[in-house]
Amino acid sequence: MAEFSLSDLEKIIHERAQSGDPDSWTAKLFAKGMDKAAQKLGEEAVETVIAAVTGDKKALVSESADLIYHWLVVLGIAGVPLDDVLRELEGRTGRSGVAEKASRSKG
Ligand SMILES: N=c1c2ncn([C@@H]3O[C@H](COP(=O)(O)OP(=O)(O)OP(=O)(O)O)[C@@H](O)[C@H]3O)c2ncn1[C@@H]1O[C@H](COP(=O)(O)O)[C@@H](O)[C@H]1O
Repeated sequence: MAEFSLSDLEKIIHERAQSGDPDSWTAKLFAKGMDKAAQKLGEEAVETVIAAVTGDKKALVSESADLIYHWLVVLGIAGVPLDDVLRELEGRTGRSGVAEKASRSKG
């Protein structure tokens, strides 16, 4: 299991957004605003779909990483914390008792 989490990436994105570094893609996207960031998210989603349907696993991993990064940028620009999405997902697992079963199996 990777040590790196979506929460780690969210923190990096927030730091880089405020850095003012002209070489930072994150800072550039935040400066351009939601329309550009959402457009990039859409492009990465399409590229992920293409990788999936063509059976290109290497591209699927790479495009998924691009997709998740741009999704977190869009959440950041919108002012929506990642935790809000995780709570939404957690609430959905609660409907079927899956979350309880998963936490019991962890020990
Ligand atoms: N995970 C990512 C990440 N994934 C993708 N990208 C960038 O997303 C951009 C989009 O790629 P494209 O090829 O679609 O875009 P492009 O053709 O360069 O741009 P356009 O001409 O379409 O506008 C590229 O410049 C990638 O480098 C990312 N940029 C940053 N991160 C993370 O954010 C951190 C901070 O990055 P900076 O803000 O650049 O310092 C990095 O250390 C990483 O952890």
